[in-house]
Amino acid sequence: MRRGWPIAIAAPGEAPLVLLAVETADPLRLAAFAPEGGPVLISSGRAETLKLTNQLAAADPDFPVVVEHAPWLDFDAAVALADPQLDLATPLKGPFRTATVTQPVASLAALRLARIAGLLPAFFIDGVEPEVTIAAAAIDAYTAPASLRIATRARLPVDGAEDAEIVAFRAPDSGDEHVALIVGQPDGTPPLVRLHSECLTGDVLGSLKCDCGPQLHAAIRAIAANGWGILLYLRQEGRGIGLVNKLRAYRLQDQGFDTVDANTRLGFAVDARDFGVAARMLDLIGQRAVRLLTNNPAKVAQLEAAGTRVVERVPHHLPPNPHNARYLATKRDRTGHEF
Ligand SMILES: Nc1nc2c(ncn2[C@@H]2O[C@H](COP(=O)(O)OP(=O)(O)OP(=O)(O)O)[C@@H](O)[C@H]2O)c(=O)[nH]1
Ligand SMILES: [Zn+2]
Repeated sequence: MRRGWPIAIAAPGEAPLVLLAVETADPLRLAAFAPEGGPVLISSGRAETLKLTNQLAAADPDFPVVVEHAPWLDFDAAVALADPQLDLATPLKGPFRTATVTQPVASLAALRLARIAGLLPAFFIDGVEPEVTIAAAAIDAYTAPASLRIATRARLPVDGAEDAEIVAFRAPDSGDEHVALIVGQPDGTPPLVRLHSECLTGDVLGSLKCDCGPQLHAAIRAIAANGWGILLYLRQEGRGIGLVNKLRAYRLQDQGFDTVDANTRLGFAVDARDFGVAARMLDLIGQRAVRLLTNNPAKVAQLEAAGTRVVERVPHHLPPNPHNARYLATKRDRTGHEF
């Protein structure tokens, strides 16, 4: 999909869903895929912005929506349909009409695959049968693979914790290379654990738009002060939508939308992370019970659901700055964070 090649997704009881990602297509690829053009699959979040949800039978916010082919739905119109960043600049054509989603399982898997690939969730569908077919079940199994293994481990003294070891994880069916930093030595007590989701802008560039950088460094210091514990650095950039899509969300935030609405308008869940992978990593390190540094009850619930006992939630709140005050207030008011 990232190379602009068509793929098919197969689900039991459904005809294979043939797809070409709008973001990596171009007029020539579209002409080869569907010479007459074709329908476009988008997320219901995007459909809502386009005022298409009143045409839908089910008002399920995560449900995929098929926009029927129309004479004006050419490549450029499909790009405008897919990308909310263009909404201000491109007065949308239309009216668009929705069509029945005939392959619901594969369509849902397609939207997940776009998220995993870091692409906008929008596809031309019903083109010529491609060479590559993927099972919908394989897409669902991607984020917390049972096949995750420890790949290697080494000593890694870090600022704030000189006695530390880094453990790297890999799975044959996932490209994400998660790591754990084990600080200090196990002493028989449940480790103080922080699940940190990758944030290039905050962790590396010192962005003031979020609280990730200060949370990362404070977590290492808190774990060192506790005597021992584990920082899991999870490769879930942008709450699971990838760096480019997060920066698209930032661009929408520049237009006034908050962190929740920006994700939804792009066609993603507000939080697309799966913390099952964290439970699997802790299991591989030999820890089944933890004290968790977080303000996010969803992290506690997902770890527990995946089999890690959370014996205590330890708040992990840092002072706001003028740039992230609204972001933190949105976390408190709209995503259930406890401050
Ligand atoms: N999509 C999106 N992701 C963001 C935005 N701001 C920060 N992030 C991502 O959010 C994640 C940070 O979440 P965490 O600090 O791990 O977790 P949390 O859900 O805030 O919960 P805590 O444990 O209480 O900190 C990182 O992956 C960031 O890249 C945003 O505006 N949009
Ligand atoms: Zn951040």
